[in-house]
Amino acid sequence: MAEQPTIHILGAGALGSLWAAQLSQQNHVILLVKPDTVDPAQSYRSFQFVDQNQTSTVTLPCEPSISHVKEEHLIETLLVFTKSYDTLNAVKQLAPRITPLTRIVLFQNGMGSQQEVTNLLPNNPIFAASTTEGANRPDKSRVIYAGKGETWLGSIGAQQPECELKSLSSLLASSGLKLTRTPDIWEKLWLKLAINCAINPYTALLDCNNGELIGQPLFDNSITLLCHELSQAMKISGIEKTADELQALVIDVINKTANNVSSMLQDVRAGKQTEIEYINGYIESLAHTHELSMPTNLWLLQQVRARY
Ligand SMILES: NC(=O)C1=CN([C@@H]2O[C@H](COP(=O)(O)OP(=O)(O)OC[C@H]3O[C@@H](n4cnc5c(N)ncnc54)[C@H](OP(=O)(O)O)[C@@H]3O)[C@@H](O)[C@H]2O)C=CC1
Ligand SMILES: CC(C)(CO)C(=O)C(=O)O
Repeated sequence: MAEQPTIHILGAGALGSLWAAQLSQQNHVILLVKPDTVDPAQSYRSFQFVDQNQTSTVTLPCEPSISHVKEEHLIETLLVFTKSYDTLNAVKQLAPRITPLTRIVLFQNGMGSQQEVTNLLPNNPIFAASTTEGANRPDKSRVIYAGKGETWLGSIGAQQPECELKSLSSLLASSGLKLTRTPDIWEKLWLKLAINCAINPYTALLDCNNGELIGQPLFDNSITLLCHELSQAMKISGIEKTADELQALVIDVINKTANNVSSMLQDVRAGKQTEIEYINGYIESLAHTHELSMPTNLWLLQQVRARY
């Protein structure tokens, strides 16, 4: 029988555990977890995986996510599910186990962490994924697969032959999760970024579900201005979307996710750090670099920074 491929998962939180549970049905999956959470006497980790139809117990081998050991224990495929602000450091800590052939897939929302990792490892095959899958982790022992979605995968690192992306996508598709290859993953990441810029900070400031934004004066009076700024930021990055197109997209996502508590509001409610610096913060840094003024985005960024 052919040997199963080994996949290392860095960041066994909500989304990482969902992919780990799904991929482990056909692959050898190893969780890389913070060293202070690894029990030397217990190199396995279990969690309850609650999917739409059933609850199962998933038990997977785990290793500390920091390494000083070269040569042995090299990583072939690394899927990264840390929050955007933790990603660069988490990948750096694994450096001794990463070779120029290690392929790395980044699942972070927002923008900036992808560039940080490609700058760190300019010669590696690096890929980004943009996903609408939904998972949450109410406590350390339970992962809820909250909403089925779709994932797009594309190359962002050193130029790769098409067969590399094909082979990686068939490996990830063995999870059973819906996966589509795209030659233009940056555009997908940018559209998701624009949506997150135009929904997440408002929900955090107004403490409401996505669907409750429409009709609130703060949102209604500033969303058009914000979409103009986002359209300008996208243009600088080579992506043409008019402000009207962006606003229509934002309203459509709000309507389709009306009952959602946005990831930023979930973080605020849980007292966790938000990803604001990689969402509206990324737009502000782009505006700063190009000496442009994007006052609506800046105001949202400053308000979220000041309050949380
Ligand atoms: N959840 C979802 O449905 C979706 C999430 N995303 C994106 O995916 C990313 C992950 O989100 P999510 O899973 O919700 O976040 P979580 O906070 O649930 O998971 C992140 C995990 O990374 C771990 N971590 C941080 N640093 C390290 C490290 N150095 N070594 C090992 N583990 C580390 C954290 O550990 P600890 O808990 O100990 O801090 C945590 O378990 C985010 O960028 C998010 O925006 C995108 C779409 C959907
Ligand atoms: C699309 C949206 C806004 C859905 O809640 C999201 O991605 C998030 O909450 O981060």
